[in-house]
Amino acid sequence: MFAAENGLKGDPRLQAISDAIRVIPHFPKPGIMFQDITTLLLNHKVFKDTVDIFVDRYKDMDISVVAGIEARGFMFGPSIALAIGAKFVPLRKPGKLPGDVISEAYELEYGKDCLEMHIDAVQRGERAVVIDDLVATGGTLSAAIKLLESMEAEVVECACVIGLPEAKGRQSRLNGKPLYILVEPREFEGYC
Ligand SMILES: O=P(O)(O)OC[C@H]1O[C@H](OP(=O)(O)OP(=O)(O)O)[C@H](O)[C@@H]1O
Ligand SMILES: Nc1ncnc2[nH]cnc12
Repeated sequence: MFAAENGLKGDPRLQAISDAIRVIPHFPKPGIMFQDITTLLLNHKVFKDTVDIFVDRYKDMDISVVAGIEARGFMFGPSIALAIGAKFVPLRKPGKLPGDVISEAYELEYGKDCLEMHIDAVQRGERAVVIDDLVATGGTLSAAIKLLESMEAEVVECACVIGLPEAKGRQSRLNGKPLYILVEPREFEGYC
């Protein structure tokens, strides 16, 4: 892996983050290079460095909402929210949230999926960042942006640990929202 364009060129934490991500070939199906962040979570220093990079970026940006995408965005989002003094809003797969929800369907390479958010989780005008472990096509982040914007929250940025670089066109799917990523694998194939 190598560092993405994130203003952190030469920062040794990025190499350590790259090194801590295990790549498992042919999961969940043949030909896919699965980027496994669970190994990063096992290393306290690297896990903390990852969270700290996001915290340093967002702590003075008047962010009141950190929205995390199920499931792997839940592994980073709450720590970031606590550190910057924001609330954490889970964006979940369908049928998991018990209150009144809004839903946003999105396209995967083969089929569709959907994200849901509680309608009372964010208020009009709140400033939000969306957190996930990885962006491939950008379809998941795009659905997250639409959910927040439909409640009139302002999405300041989307942030992921990993960006799959071959996913051309993902920026256009994000409706002009900035995307902040820490590392990009040299070789990959997304499966969404
Ligand atoms: O940019 P995209 O093409 O939309 O793909 C990225 C999404 O795919 C993965 O989640 P997945 O849907 O596999 O769900 P999981 O976290 O529950 O495993 C990943 O954690 C992102 O949420
Ligand atoms: N290659 C990949 N590794 C992990 N998660 C993914 N989501 C989409 N593509 C992925």
